[in-house]
Amino acid sequence: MIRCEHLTKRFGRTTAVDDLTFDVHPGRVTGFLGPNGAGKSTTIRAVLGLDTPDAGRALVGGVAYRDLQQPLRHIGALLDAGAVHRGHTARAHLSALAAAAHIRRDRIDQVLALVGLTDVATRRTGTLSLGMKQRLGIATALLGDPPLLILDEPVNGLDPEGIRWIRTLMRTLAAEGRTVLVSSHLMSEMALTADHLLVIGRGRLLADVAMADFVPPGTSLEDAYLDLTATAVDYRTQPSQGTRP
Ligand SMILES: Nc1ncnc2c1ncn2[C@@H]1O[C@H](COP(=O)(O)OP(=O)(O)OP(=O)(O)O)[C@@H](O)[C@H]1O
Repeated sequence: MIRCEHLTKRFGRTTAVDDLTFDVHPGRVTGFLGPNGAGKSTTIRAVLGLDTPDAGRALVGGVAYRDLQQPLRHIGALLDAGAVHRGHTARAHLSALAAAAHIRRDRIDQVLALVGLTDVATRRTGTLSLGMKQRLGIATALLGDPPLLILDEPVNGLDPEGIRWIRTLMRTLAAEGRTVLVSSHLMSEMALTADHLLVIGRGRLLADVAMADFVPPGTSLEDAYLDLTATAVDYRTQPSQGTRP
């Protein structure tokens, strides 16, 4: 389980995450939603020990991330798929991480096959397409076979086959009893993937609800989400008037 208790993070005068308390339970896909700037990435970074909270705490399986002995075996994360050494091959990237975490080398071939990258494993990551890098990021998250997974915009750059594949993968991982937290702005995709939703706005929790309870029959997730977050954004776009003067 992933737990945030009164998590608060400020950047100067901006309160990015404001007294946020929630649990992410195993055995289901939990969608993490919120408008741009709502605090999703900051929350995820706090869970992963990349940002230090100003108040409250984030726990991974009951302990703070920094206290995990072998983090990759406890929690896998896809944050920025582009954050890999461009000169390393996909296999070398995974090998370095596996060696550091004392993960068996045969796991590298397993995760490469799982994400469909076996045939490009010897290519330098700088030559991989956005979707291939995304798949490599997912392979990295799965390397330690962790019970907890956080995927930030996992369908970014994936083609239709890839989108269906990641959807099925997330549902399979949850069915295996893992905890899966996924952030996305793609409501149609989230509606197909998530069992449960956490919605935040301006750093605060707006909803912690089962998908079935959030979206009444005959309505859409997009409608329910936009209704809920309408007053929780710091910006407004104008209806399009066209571009001609
Ligand atoms: N390192 C930082 N320094 C200053 N402000 C930051 C920093 N990181 C985030 N913020 C601010 O904190 C708030 C929350 O940002 P965050 O990236 O967590 O939102 P988000 O929900 O992930 O947004 P998006 O959907 O656009 O990715 C924003 O106002 C953002 O500008």
